Parts: sequence; structure tokens; C-alpha cells
Amino acid sequence: MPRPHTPLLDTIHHPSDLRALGDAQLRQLADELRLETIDAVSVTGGHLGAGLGVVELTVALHHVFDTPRDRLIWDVGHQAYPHKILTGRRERIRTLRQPGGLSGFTRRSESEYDPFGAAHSSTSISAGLGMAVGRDLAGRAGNVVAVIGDGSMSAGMAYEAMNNAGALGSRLVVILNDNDMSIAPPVGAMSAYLARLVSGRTYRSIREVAKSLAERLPRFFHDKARRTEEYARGFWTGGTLFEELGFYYVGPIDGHNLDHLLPVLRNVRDAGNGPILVHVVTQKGKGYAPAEASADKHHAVVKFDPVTGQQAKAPANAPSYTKVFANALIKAAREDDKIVAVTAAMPSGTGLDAFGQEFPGRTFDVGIAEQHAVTFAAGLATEGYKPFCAIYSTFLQRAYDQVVHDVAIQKLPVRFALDRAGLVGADGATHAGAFDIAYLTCLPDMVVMAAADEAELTHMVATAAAYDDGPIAFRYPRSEGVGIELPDVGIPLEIGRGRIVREGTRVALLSLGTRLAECMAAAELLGQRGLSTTVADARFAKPLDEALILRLAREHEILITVEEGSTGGFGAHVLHLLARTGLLDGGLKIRTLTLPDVFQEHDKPDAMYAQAGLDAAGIVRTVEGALGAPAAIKLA
Ligand SMILES: Cc1ncc(C[n+]2csc(CCOP(=O)(O)OP(=O)(O)O)c2C)c(N)n1
Ligand SMILES: CC(=O)[C@@H](O)[C@H](O)COP(=O)(O)O
Ligand SMILES: [Mg+2]
Repeated sequence: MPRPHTPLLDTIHHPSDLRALGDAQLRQLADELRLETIDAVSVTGGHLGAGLGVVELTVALHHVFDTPRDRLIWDVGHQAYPHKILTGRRERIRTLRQPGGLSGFTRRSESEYDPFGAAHSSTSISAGLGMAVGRDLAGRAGNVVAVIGDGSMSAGMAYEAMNNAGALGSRLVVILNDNDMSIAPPVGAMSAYLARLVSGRTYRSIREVAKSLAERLPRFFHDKARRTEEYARGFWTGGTLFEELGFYYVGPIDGHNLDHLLPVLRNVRDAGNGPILVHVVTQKGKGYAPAEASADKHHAVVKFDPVTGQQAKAPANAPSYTKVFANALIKAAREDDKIVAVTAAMPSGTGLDAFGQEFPGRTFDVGIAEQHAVTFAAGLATEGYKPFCAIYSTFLQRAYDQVVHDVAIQKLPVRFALDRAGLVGADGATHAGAFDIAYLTCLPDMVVMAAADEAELTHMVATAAAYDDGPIAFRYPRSEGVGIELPDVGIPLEIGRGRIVREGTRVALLSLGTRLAECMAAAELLGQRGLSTTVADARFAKPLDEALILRLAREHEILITVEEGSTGGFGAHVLHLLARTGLLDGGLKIRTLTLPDVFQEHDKPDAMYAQAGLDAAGIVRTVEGALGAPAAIKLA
């Protein structure tokens, strides 16, 4: 497929090149940038719709502001591909999210044009305010611009930051990129409020607007734009929520119209003190028909044909864990009307969209608001409901105090369905579900399970539904299952009881989670080398199956724990148990296999697990190491 024709873009290597262009050339540049973005993502897959929606905004921001001296912060960072193309990374843009390639998000180590790394949402205003205050303290000049989406505006952090910004009064520009979409259609009163602002029903008269803007932004009324009624009607100020918080509100303006964007941004750049919020209206997926037409506006895509938009989706061999979870929960909810489900803006990612179709009144999408989701679920639990809080492992990190303070201390039976546990691949370290075993198992009374396969997941959903004594969590990865036959209904597991999957005598592999298949493969390899190997599935990281673990420790020469989580998790608890019971004092050789103590670079999950030594070969190597040398195996 030939590359798109981009003669003007080809002359732009850094934003300084585009600042040398006249306004009239920027339209062409934006068109070429959009073509290049589509073409690059067609090769790599990744986040497409959000970037397409900010092409004009990206061009305008780099044209008007003096980046990187002026700080430009993209919230989440999934919309920053056009920004990467304009900021010296075009040569590598077709390595996006590939092993060794560019990150799919902004990243400080990647470019001086990325002053703040992201991937989790709603951090940009806080970070921007910190930079603005740092600039003021240092007596420096320069602008700080934070671009945040309407979906990301639902998170508490955004309001905490605006509250603080309004009080501090530092010069900070917030661009609210309102495309009326999160990953799914946006939810909540704030989204409805923004829609009202945009609808124009609350526009003030042009006279009022003129007076208000002229007082604060004297250069606002700019050349020909001032004369067009359409342009003038697009500006509204005064009395918005943002103004109540101490921001100067400008907008809404058409984020695809450079004749609107450029004069407004110039005036904002040159305005006086204090925080300013520019409300920019854009369309997610803009300018690419398949994206505009799709329900999620091509939020994230796999590789595709740029002409037809056809995505290269490989056929699945087995249902995904997400789907298995959703189906099991739906079945359980048919029998138990107390079961309700909570998602924080991830209905499709967690499978709760399917649950919501059958139980719309029992499904709650609270927006990007993980902290609220957890405490909201806690509240539901106090009323006798059985909330399943389905949150990606990585995003639950944000709600840790809510898990501790609102759920665990009160022993409320909130069920945490932790999707994307373990490594996730192309989204990289920011999205890896690495820490939940460690951060949940240290909490008193928390039950923590990890599914070894999709049948086990079905049983864990049933276990969580039946368990009413306190909080319970179960984790499962971002992948398809192993293809095992699924039970019709899940059978509740005995709390804190694991299982032996293969009996042996010399080596014991104690697996937690879906590494069980690799443990089985390792056991085969070890068996071929004369090492009789037991494989056990712990099922529970908390409470531990102490009897099982002590038996494995007593009856084997080597015990290896294997988990898809960070240090400080399951293996650490096993070590505590063995130390407490004196079993470390004898001749037992024990090794704990965990994710390494580094933030692993994005890659294919299998490659990342292999790097971590969590594949069959790595497990065998560990056994060999414990025995002293490969020769020891041959002698055995
Ligand atoms: C804390 C957190 N929760 C959930 C997500 C998953 N997520 C990524 S982008 C996104 C939607 C963001 O919507 P918006 O800010 O409006 O950006 P748009 O994609 O519409 O440009 C969500 C929910 C996340 N990145 N961070
Ligand atoms: C940007 C973001 O946070 C999400 O879009 C994330 O990339 C989704 O990941 P999944 O594809 O695993 O749902
Ligand atoms: Mg949006």
C-alpha cells in the first residue's frame, strides 16, 4: 500500500517548522497529518479515533504555542499520535506500540515535547498546575496547556485540580476537548451539562459576550472572525461551572475550524493571569468514514486496510476471559436479583455492556471514577446488594484507599472483578495489572482469587456471588481462554482451598493464575529430564491453602511459586508461611517467580512473560538453577 501523499507534512520535522507556515497552509497540513495518522495506525493498530479528533487542535496548538518551552500535556495520551508525528517522531510512527517502538501514550523519556507521561486519565490539570506553579516560583515565562477530554472530566482528580487552580490563580490553559464520547458514550450529569453548553440553549447575547471577553481578553475580537455571527454565537462566557471554580471560560468553539481555533488560542496565549478553560468541540474519528460511522468511533483498532477500514481481527480460538466473566455473571444474576454490576467507563472492556443489555437497571456506569465506583459499591453492599465492581487491575490502583477504608475495614462484601490482570502487551507498563495481588493480599479479611482458566473463572464468579462475609476479589487476564469446556453454572469454591493438578515427587510447582498451563508444560519438560513434578493450582492468594503448601514443602525437594504479579504478592505470603512454620530452616529449596521489579516495556505478552522467566522454559531454568546445574538434572 503506497504511503499517503504529504508534501507539506514532509517539510515539518519539528513544531518550529510549522510555526513558520502561514495560517492558510495549516489546513493542508492538518489534512496531511490526518492521512498520515490513519496510515500509521493501519500498520500498527492502536488508538485512532481520539487522535483523528484532535488533528486541527494539535496543529493549532503547536503553531500558536512555543513548544516544548511552553508545556503541552495530553490527558491519557491516547490522542497524541498526531502530536508525535509533528514532534520529531514521524520516522518512528509506524513502530507505535510495537516491540522496541514508540509508546502508545505520552512519555517523558521519549521526547522533550512530552513534558508529562500519561495513560491513566484525568491527571493533566494537576500536572499542568504543578508546572505552572513551578514556573512562577522560578520566575520563568511560558505557558502551560493541558488538553483533557470530556470523558476524562468525569474523574474526581480533574475537579480537585480545578478547585486548587481557581484558588492559586496561576496562569494555566485547560483545553476541554469535548467530543461527546468516552470509550463508550459518556455518562453522567457533567456530560449532560457540557451538551447543554454546546447546544447553545444557554448562549448569552452577543453583547454580553463581547463585554465579558473584552474586559478580560482585550485582543479577543480579532479581524474577520469578530464579524461573523456564527463565530460570535460560538462564544459564551459567564456563570458556567468552570467560572464558579475560578476559571475563565471560553467557548464552545469548533475544534476542526482553524479560523476559529487560531485566533482564540492566540488570544488565550496573550491573555493576562489566572486559569482559562477553552471549551473545544470536536468529533471523535473525524475525517475517516469508518471511524465516524463506528459505535466507538474507532477508539482502539487492530491493523486495518486504510481504504476499506476492514480490521484484521484474528478469529478467536476460545472466548475471552472478559466474555466468560460477563456470561457467568449474567447467569448468576438471573438467579439472584441482589447482584448488581458497576463499571468505571469501561462497559465493553469489562463485558458489562452485555450484562447491561439484560439488566439495565442493575448496571451502573459511573464514568471514569474508580474511587467513586468502589465506595458506591460499598454503599450498595450496606443495603444488602451484591455489587460486582468490574475494574481493570491497573485502574483499581487509583481507588486503593476506598478499597481499604470504605470496603475492607468495614468488611463489606464488595466483589472485585479484576480484568487485565498480569501483562497486557501493547499498552505497556501503565496498563499492566502487576500489583493487585500485592496490594490486596496485604489487607486483613480480603479474599483474593486468581483464575487458572476460564472454567475456574466461572467457579470464581459463583464463589464471589455466594460469599457474603467480606470483600472478595478475583483476577483474570486480557486474553482468550485456554479453550477448556465451560461448566453450565459455576460451583462455589471452598474459600482458601487449592488443588493438585498433577502429582509428582521431587519438584513442586505452585501456580496462581493462568501460568498454570506453563507450569504443566514445564512439568512435562522436567519429567522428560527425569524430574518427577507436582503441579498445584493455589486458586487463592488469600487466604492461603496452608495445608496444601505445607504438604508440598514437606514432600518435595524444590518448591517454586509462579504468579503473574509483582514481588510482594503470593510468593511472599508463601515464604512468610514457610518461615513461620520453620520449613525454611531445613533443606527445602524454594524459589518465587514473579514479574520482575522493573516497569517492563510494551511487547507481546508472551515475550514479556518470557523476559520475566514466567514461561515453561523460565520455570525449567529456575528448577535447574535450584538444583545447582543442568548436570544435576541428568543425574537425577
Ligand atoms: C483512570 C482511567 N480509567 C479508565 C481509563 C480507560 N480510558 C482510556 S481513554 C478513556 C476515554 C476517555 O475519554 P475522553 O477523555 O473523552 O477522551 P476521548 O477518547 O473521547 O478523546 C477511558 C475510559 C483510563 N485510561 N484511565
Ligand atoms: C487508553 C486506555 O486506557 C484504554 O483505551 C485501553 O487502551 C484499553 O485497553 P483494552 O484494549 O485492554 O480495553
Ligand atoms: Mg471524549
